[in-house]
Amino acid sequence: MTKKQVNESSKELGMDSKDEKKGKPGKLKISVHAIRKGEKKPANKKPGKRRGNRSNGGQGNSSRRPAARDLLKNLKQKQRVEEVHLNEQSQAARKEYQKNLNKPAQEAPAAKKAESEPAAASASASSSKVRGPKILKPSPARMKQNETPSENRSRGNGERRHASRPSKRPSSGSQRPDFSAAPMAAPEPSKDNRRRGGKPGRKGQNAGFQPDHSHSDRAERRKKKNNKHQQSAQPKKQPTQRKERPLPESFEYEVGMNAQDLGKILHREPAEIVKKLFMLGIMTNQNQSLDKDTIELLAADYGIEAVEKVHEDISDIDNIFEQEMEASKESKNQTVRPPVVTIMGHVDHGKTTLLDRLRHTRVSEHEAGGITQSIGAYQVRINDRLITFLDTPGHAAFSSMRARGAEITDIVVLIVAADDGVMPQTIEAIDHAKSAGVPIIVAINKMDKPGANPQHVTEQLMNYELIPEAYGGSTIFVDISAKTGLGIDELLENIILEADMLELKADPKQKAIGTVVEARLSRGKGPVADVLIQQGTLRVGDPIVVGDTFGRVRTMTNDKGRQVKKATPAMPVEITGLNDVPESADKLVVFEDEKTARAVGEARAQQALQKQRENVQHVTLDNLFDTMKRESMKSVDIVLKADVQGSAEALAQSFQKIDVEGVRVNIIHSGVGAINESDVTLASASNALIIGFNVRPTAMAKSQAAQEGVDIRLYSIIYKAIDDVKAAMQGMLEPTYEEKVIGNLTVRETWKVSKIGTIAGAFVDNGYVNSDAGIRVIRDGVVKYDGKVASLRRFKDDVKEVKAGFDCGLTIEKFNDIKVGDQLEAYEMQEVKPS
Ligand SMILES: Nc1nc2c(ncn2[C@@H]2O[C@H](COP(=O)(O)OP(=O)(O)OP(=O)(O)O)[C@@H](O)[C@H]2O)c(=O)[nH]1
Repeated sequence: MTKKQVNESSKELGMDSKDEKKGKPGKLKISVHAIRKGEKKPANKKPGKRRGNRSNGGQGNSSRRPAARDLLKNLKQKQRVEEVHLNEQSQAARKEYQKNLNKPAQEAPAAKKAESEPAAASASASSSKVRGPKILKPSPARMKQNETPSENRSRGNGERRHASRPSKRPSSGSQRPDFSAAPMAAPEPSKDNRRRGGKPGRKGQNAGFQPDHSHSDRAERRKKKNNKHQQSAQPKKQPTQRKERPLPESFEYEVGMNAQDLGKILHREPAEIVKKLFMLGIMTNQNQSLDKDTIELLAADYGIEAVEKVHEDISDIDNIFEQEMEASKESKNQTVRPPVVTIMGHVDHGKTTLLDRLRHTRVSEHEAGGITQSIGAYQVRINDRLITFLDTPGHAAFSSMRARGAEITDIVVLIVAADDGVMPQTIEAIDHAKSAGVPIIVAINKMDKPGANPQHVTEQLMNYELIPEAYGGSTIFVDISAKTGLGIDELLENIILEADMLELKADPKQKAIGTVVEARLSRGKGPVADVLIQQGTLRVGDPIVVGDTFGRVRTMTNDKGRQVKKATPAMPVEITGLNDVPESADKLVVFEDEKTARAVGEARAQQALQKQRENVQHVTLDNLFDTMKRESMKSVDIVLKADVQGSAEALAQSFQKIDVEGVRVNIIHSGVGAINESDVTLASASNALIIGFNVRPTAMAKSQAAQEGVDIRLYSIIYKAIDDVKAAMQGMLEPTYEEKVIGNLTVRETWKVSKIGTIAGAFVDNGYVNSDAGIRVIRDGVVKYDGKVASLRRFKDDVKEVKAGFDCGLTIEKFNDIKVGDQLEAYEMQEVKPS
């Protein structure tokens, strides 16, 4: 504060400058405070400069303020007039707009900004953004944020700044260009103002009220601010608009989300969510995790749909397989692929002969030097088209693949011997193909035979809705001889025809997927899988997961025994490089990298093991009878281990003599020595019991058996083992009990009580005694009595149990001849497995 200011202020407060000069600090203090209070910090750190701008010929504050107020008042009156005018205009425009919704609101007395904005601002947007100062709800938070000291002042002066006052908006050359870009509340879009809103005083205060600024100066600064605002107005409006965003029609949630998370998704304040839940009877806070029901209840209350987020499980390769299958349907890279054919029919009707003929004639002839090898499937070429035949004939293979979710067959060739006609398995084959929805081509075989009667076969098949085209149906019938080769080409051509009708296509460019046709463990190659590629192209080196196994394609061999680098759709290949042998019908999926493939494969193997443990309830002697009944067992499988060969043989013979209602014992393995892990694995895989005679399981075998639920029974008496198994098969196996001494007591006192008998006051020396225990009275080393505890007390209370180191009072059922010094032995009968 300058000396001059102090003087001025002192005058204002009636102080003499002399006082100041005299250096009366108390008075000076008061006056400074008063000045500050009165001026609202008129003095800055560089008051000279400021004052130079503000003051008018060195006038004091007291004389400046009324002039500033007048100026402000005038300005505000002007504003109000403008506001009223503009309000009318905007009302008119709104009406106009309502009339013609399709026209952009050009007629509106638009502010420059509105005009410059693309009329694209959609109808609603234009009404809300351009002339919509009213759309923003005046929430306390926003009001606070928007408040500037100047607003405070105006309110303090009894003026109400109305949110909808349009006067602030227009920029039509008004003296208040700064408000034009911020229709609702001038300070809102300005970064500076927002900051000031939070910190009154300092800059904010000065900026909010600077009565002595020259008009042009202020206009200049606000113009600048306005320009600045115009550049950044839109993005900065975003936070305030959040509350106005409508609820989504549906939303995805995860269980465990809290009100804050949901608030973000639903464009609502977390507090509102908490309140809503409260109204629904759920007490929660913003951070508390919500369960599925609560979230769905909330969604229902809002009238919107809640969809739980599905987490994709990459170990679910069946799902990946399906996704790839679906993806191929949409793919533009689809190309025609060879059909996959299964040959089905009754026994001896010629399936194998046909497959052999196709393989040898078609493969060996056309693929020079090709050595056909059995890889579960092979391809045959006809007229430059390929057909893939699955090498496993019969509906059992077809259906077992299907049962395991592998539907790889496109066409079934139903083979019927012309000299035999429709037989039971022919009908079964028809049913299997039909239930799979696979088209059938009928091949009437053995046409070379003298007794061949294709007409009869056709008539029979017509009873099963297989009507040849000649009779108005759509089933292809071909007369063949698998033996002579008659009609084979015609059959192949018809398969191609059928395939064309089916429009079989695949995308060779997508990620490869396939199905295992057969798998085995090869001595030289390790695990080997014959795979039929269904989509994409499998390449050597690809990281793969096959069923519960994983690896990297090390080698690929085609049906001609040649090493290939890649396999395209419908091509069967033998692959090596897996860590284990998969099962037929297992799916093959290619992964991005070996690490992921390994992780997925291991996870799947773990899951499979777990599932196996959960599902497979191994047969035990205890559940044998029930299992036999439930599963209609024809035999009880036993793994037998004994100390010597002789015992093993004797036991085996005795076991094999057991016959309970036609069910017999089947010794699947017998041997000498301890029960080892291999015995447990065998028993586990075959759902067998293990009987050990004078032998024990190894520690590893014991824990494996416990893990896999394999029942190991140990005996040292042959007939006991035989009896147990027999009894178990008859459902009569009684649980065996063993006595276990639980405590020893010494009688220290006795009381004779009429109606009760003799009460023994005894001390528990070790263990414990309980009210259900058996009790033995031992006198001079001789058991005098063996009975049960009748009552057990401590002091006057009946108790369940008394432990070592305590006295108790007990009576013995039907025995009163208890004497001081008697030893009491408490025991229990515990169920034990025979050992
Ligand atoms: N004459 C003649 N005999 C045939 C023809 N096709 C197969 N056979 C004979 O019929 C018998 C059975 O043939 P397979 O090919 O083994 O029949 P399948 O249907 O595979 O029989 P299963 O494997 O037992 O289901 C064999 O002796 C064949 O030689 C044929 O077209 N003509």
